Amino acid sequence: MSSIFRPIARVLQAQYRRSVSKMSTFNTLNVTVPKPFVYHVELNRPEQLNAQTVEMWLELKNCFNELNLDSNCRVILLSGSGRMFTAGLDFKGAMELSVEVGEEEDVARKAKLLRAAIDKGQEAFTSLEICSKPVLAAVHSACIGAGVSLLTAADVRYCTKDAWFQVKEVLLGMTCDVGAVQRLPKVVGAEGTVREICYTGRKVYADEAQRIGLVSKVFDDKDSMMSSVMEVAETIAKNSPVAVQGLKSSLVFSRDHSVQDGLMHIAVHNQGMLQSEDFINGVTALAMKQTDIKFSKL
Ligand SMILES: CCC/C=C/C=C/C(=O)SCCNC(=O)CCNC(=O)[C@H](O)C(C)(C)COP(=O)(O)OP(=O)(O)OC[C@H]1O[C@@H](n2cnc3c(N)ncnc32)[C@H](O)[C@@H]1OP(=O)(O)O
Repeated sequence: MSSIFRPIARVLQAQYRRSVSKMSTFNTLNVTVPKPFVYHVELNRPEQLNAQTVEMWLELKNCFNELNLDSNCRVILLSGSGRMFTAGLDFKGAMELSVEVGEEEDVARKAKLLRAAIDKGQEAFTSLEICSKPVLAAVHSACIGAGVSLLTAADVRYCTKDAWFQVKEVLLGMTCDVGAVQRLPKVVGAEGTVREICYTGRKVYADEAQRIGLVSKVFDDKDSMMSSVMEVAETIAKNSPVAVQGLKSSLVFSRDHSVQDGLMHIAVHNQGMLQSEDFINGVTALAMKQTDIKFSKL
């Protein structure tokens, strides 16, 4: 870079750092901004193989709610630190909850405690879907139990060739209750395959995960996965945030409604959003054969 521009670049970088430094910090998550408009959320309990505690669920919910409102964020990468994506529900936390439940005499009080924990898990994973920014999940090694529920709430999934997935709850004597049963059939489509995976609790390895559509692409290792997923994220981040967030809202709504309802939803959305400067600038750039449009924050 020419020396004339260096001071300007420094000021811009400082402004950029200041504008992204408002994000909360978390005990169980590591949140960074590797590229402009690209946020990286890492599950960060590596010693426990990113096993999920109630604290992690609360932090996931708070994190994705914050990112939803953060105009510096246009796309989110989700991965796990250490040697595994996630080992699912934290068994120490689960045992503590059983003790707490055991201390209550009455069935209604016991149920209330259990319901609160289930709700926290469900809300944590649903926050990825409520978040208007696309979430790209990158799985290495294992994704077990509650991990699959988390994963199916992401927009796009990738994995390494050594990855495996397991809806393991049935092997623990419980019905999976935090999202995989509801979302996996919508992600994979093949209902019989999903039921077999859930009823048996068997492992699904990377090649099958790709074949059934659980992941979009399989990579040789974590490094190559992260750099490719980062490229996808950067491409999304360059697009109009009005258009991308409208797409997510329409895709999620249309998945759960009839075609006619989905069409009505996007018509109402776009009667407003086609008045946005993003559309005007996009069409003008197209007419003038300009390719590099910079869209304002949203
Ligand atoms: C209201 C609740 C709704 C939600 C329900 C959700 C249910 C589920 O998620 S079901 C799935 C539960 N998870 C499991 O069954 C996985 C248990 N872990 C394993 O099978 C193995 O650890 C694994 C195959 C993942 C890895 O094996 P490896 O030999 O490579 O490592 P380990 O020596 O076993 O583990 C290393 C340290 O990590 C700790 N750890 C592993 N899993 C968990 C976990 N789920 N919760 C808490 N901690 C976990 C393990 O204890 C080791 O720690 P340390 O002994 O201190 O070194």
